[in-house]
Amino acid sequence: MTATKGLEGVVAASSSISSIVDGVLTYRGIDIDDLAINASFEEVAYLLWFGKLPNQAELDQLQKDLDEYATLPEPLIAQMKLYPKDMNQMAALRSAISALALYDDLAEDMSQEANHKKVVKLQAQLPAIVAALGRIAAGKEPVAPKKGVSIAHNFLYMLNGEEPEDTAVKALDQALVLHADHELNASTFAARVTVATLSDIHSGITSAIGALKGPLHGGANEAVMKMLEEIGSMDRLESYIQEQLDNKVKIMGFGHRVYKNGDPRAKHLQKMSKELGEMNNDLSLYEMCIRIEEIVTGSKGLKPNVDFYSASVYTMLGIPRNLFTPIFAISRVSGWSAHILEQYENNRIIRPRAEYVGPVDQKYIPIEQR
Ligand SMILES: CC(=O)SCCNC(=O)CCNC(=O)[C@H](O)C(C)(C)COP(=O)(O)OP(=O)(O)OC[C@H]1O[C@@H](n2cnc3c(N)ncnc32)[C@H](O)[C@@H]1OP(=O)(O)O
Ligand SMILES: O=C([O-])CC(=O)C(=O)O
Repeated sequence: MTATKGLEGVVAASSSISSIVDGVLTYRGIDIDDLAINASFEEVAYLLWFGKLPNQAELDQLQKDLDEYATLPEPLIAQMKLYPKDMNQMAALRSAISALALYDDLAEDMSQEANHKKVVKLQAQLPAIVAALGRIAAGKEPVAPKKGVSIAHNFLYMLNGEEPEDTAVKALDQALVLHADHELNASTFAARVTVATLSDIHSGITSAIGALKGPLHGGANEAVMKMLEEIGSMDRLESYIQEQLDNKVKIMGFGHRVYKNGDPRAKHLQKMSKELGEMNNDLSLYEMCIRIEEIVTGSKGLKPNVDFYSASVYTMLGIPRNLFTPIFAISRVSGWSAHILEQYENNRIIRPRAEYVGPVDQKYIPIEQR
């Protein structure tokens, strides 16, 4: 038995949700380029969960359900207010989603009907939790969700306590579409491993949030922004990046386990970054990103991934840096839950083997002889 480090190239599940074969990302067979331009995030979530685009009546019903479920349980809000003010927001989100199960009557109901309902509930509740965490950390009261608006609209409304600009809603909606699912990435795998023990959906999503938090995965978008802030201006950029490369420090937002010729989502986020910069009359962040890409791709051949340009996009939307990865989770919860439902439908516990490389033939040594 020989281990494959990082399970590279190992096919660990069959799935009909999304594909990245040959560098082309599709959700249920539809190209991400098509969806990014034409679909709303709600349509994409429905597509991921139920395997087809919703008709108008189905989309209207989904909107009604999201409206109904977005209000958070009061004890959860009270609990979130007790979290330390300078907490890591992904740690806070992980705790809040775990706690949410305590207030859900269906949490332990494993029927298909209950599971479908919980999926939609979590999709409605997660943006409300992230917005509330953002406001609480800023010393403000959470804002109750609005009815009849998209998830992107509602999130910006709940975060800022005022009606968002249409352009901001459109940009966030597209970002949510782009992040919704990605085959067997680390957080999705974590979700599937958890629920394959026949544990509940909240446990699966909590595991996934823990995996997404790391800087080699979703946490990279926050790390990209931290890097841009450290660089500060164009005149320091070249020496900063070169020093990192010379010291073999990874440049956040670059590289990918599967895409070697570029991430198909990055171009959409790059375009969005430019358009928002033009609208704000400030292209400085966009231009810094372009220059970093030139240097990193030029010297290492590494291409930007989904996390690179999203950092500047969220900053230009006025979102604080520590909410970038939680926003990734607002989108990816759609994919995680689609994978959880798929896992339940054809379940077998996920239990691989390890190659043992430790000592052998050891004897127990009594404590006084150690
Ligand atoms: C949503 C997402 O999860 S997208 C990914 C977000 N993560 C990041 O942006 C973090 C930065 N990138 C990385 O750490 C990696 O490219 C990953 C985690 C995405 C993929 O990791 P792996 O497939 O395991 O590649 P691995 O880390 O082994 O890298 C292979 C080689 O490329 C180098 N490399 C990979 N990414 C980078 C990078 N961002 N900057 C500099 N060098 C890099 C490695 O140092 C390694 O070099 P070596 O062979 O000389 O040792
Ligand atoms: O697929 C991966 O390994 C990481 C990724 O891009 C994602 O989760 O969107």
